[in-house]
Amino acid sequence: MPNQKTAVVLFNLGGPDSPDAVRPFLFNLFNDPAILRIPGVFRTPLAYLLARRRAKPAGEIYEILGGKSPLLENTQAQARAIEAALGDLGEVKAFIAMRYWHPMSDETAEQVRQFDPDRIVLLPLYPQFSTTTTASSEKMWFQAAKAAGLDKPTVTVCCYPTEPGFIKAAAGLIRSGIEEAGAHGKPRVLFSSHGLPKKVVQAGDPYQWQCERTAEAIVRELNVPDLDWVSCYQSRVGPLEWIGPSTDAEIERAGADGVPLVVVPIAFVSEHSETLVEIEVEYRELAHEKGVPHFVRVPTVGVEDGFVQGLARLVRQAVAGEVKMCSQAGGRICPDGFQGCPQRAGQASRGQPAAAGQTKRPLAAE
Ligand SMILES: C=CC1=C(C)c2cc3[nH]c(cc4nc(cc5[nH]c(cc1n2)c(C)c5CCC(=O)O)C(CCC(=O)O)=C4C)c(C)c3C=C
Ligand SMILES: [Fe+2]
Ligand SMILES: [Fe+2]
Repeated sequence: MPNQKTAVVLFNLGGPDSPDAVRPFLFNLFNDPAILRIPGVFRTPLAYLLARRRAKPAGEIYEILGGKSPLLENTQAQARAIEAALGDLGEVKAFIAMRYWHPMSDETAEQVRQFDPDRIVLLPLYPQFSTTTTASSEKMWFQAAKAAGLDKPTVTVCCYPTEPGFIKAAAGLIRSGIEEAGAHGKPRVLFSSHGLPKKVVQAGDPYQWQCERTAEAIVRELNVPDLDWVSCYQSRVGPLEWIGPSTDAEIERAGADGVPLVVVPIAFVSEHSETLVEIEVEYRELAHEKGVPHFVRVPTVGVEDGFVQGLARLVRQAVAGEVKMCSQAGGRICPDGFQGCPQRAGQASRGQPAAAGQTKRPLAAE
């Protein structure tokens, strides 16, 4: 099929591109029914109020980054790397559809229509599936594609929490962090993912379960005897109870235990406010305050060759129909029929997420 034209659409969250964009970006985020799960008549005014309240602290975060999020530039670099890795597929163009800031699905669907591909692969830059991220982006994409009159065979990669290229790339980056921290004592590795409200997971979202599979797969790949590690969750916002343990509680515990820390973001695949400010600035400061002897932030996989080759493999499998469909109706594919996929979310995640403090479990055979 090398003479076919393939559009790969990368899903990501988006981030403000100027100080003035912070509030409307936050409004779009809080007005997403996948994020704020209340009827639209209440959600929209509440989203307005929440965006107004959050604009100041969020603006201060983006100020540290020069007034904007670097997420788009980093996602563009990934798009170019994926195109380069898929030269064997014929004409391939990678597009970006952000959920909460530009370029959003409607703009991207119009660009894809002009490209006139034979097929479209929707590829989330979220290794772990969540109703708040991948499903929300997918829903928005299909609405926008319909409005743009874009009607081409389309398949979505649902998730890839243990994709070998992703896992090897992450492990490679972590090894030097462990070595650096090891000069200051026996290090503890914190696999830190973006958190979710507990009720989202209780409703069947497989995200937490998949984050834990990612952490376990990296630990297995690292193969460090007696490695001290924990899976934990950052970025809590709002009054609801979120899944735990929280990354800040784990930093405090490391201070009390006097162990150096290696903090690894596993649900983000490029740098942005959550890694460059929350981990690098805020958690580093907290670690210092709490007496953690040394703090290492491991970078995200970004355009690491192993990760990009892994994404390219997922696209090849998707176009070749070589992967099991996890949802025939949605046309969504699940690499290797991954157990935590949304189709099986009810069985896979309910009852399975670890309670706080119990996230380090024996490695389960998959
Ligand atoms: C794995 C990825 C993400 C999940 C799951 C997720 C859920 C989620 N997020 C919020 C609220 C906010 N998130 C914000 C920033 C942000 N979130 C993600 C990823 C996930 N979010 C990323 C990559 C970013 C950074 C964007 C950038 O800087 O470019 C923000 C804005 C920043 C801030 O005010 O702290 C909010 C708010 C909720 C409520 C939620 C699940 C319900
Ligand atoms: Fe978020
Ligand atoms: Fe799946």
